[in-house]
Amino acid sequence: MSDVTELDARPTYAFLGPAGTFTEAALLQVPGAANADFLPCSSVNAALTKVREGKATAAMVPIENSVEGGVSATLDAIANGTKLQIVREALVPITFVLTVRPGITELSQIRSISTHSHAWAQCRYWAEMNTPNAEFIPASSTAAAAMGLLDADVTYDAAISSPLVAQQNSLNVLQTGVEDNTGAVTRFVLVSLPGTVPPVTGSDKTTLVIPLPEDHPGALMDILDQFASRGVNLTRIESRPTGEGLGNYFFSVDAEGHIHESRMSDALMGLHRITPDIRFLGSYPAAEQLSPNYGRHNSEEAYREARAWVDGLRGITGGL
Ligand SMILES: O=C(O)C(=O)C[C@]1(C(=O)O)C=C[C@@H](O)C=C1
Repeated sequence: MSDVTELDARPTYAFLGPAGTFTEAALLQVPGAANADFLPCSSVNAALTKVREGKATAAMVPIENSVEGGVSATLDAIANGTKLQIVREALVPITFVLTVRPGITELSQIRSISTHSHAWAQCRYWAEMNTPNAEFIPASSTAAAAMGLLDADVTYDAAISSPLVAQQNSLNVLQTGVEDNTGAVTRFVLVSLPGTVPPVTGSDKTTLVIPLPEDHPGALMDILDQFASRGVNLTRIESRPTGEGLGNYFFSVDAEGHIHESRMSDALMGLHRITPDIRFLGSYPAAEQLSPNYGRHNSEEAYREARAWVDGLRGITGGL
């Protein structure tokens, strides 16, 4: 069930549905997706639950947007509960269109707009400038909002969605490119139950959940030093409340490198000594080519030589 790439002849992938979401676009990037069953779900959490219950091989979930930042629902759901593992990532360029129900022909007629809260956050200023009287109606996804316009009993005037869902369902597009920032990208991750870690490619990421230890002044500095002193670059770091009272936080971190590389495994050991409840969420190939610049002293060769040197000393002295 967990070895997404090898074991399942016909995998089942859970995702935020219905068809036409950006999450589905991310799933379509997975090799072999054409021979998989897609299981649409009403939320990120519902998709992850399908994996935890063994009803899906893996779930595709958004984790980070270049405008809005981390997707809290995903960060929290994978940090807690039954352990899960990220096996790959996918990047989807984001652009939005405004579709309208029959009878609406001008922006000034729009009194309500439905979409996913993350999409709304990316189009907020456009909406303020162009449809100042429009109320935001939250939807479970952009595609769900757009498809709602086909319903005879639709209660809102417009929806914000991907251009594809509008085109595939012949919806009335009143305005294209309604996003506040052009060139936005959302990063998605494919999550399964823990299994084999994908092999090292030299261009990998490792995702971690690092709880802040109590009664440890300078804990964040000590945590960051585990990465810095081994030349491990961080590509994302966010703090999230644990939900267990004010002042209790964990850090959600993406780092360049793979657990099978010595500088990363050494950093993980250092982190475990500081905060034993650390959660490893996987090492997987980066969607874009990374060229980690960690220095000769953090290379595999340097670690190998150093290990051999210490082993030699231990042999001579009878153990240090
Ligand atoms: O509603 C969708 O289409 C989704 O796939 C969800 C989602 C998100 O959660 O960020 C994905 C990408 C966009 O940034 C907006 C919405």
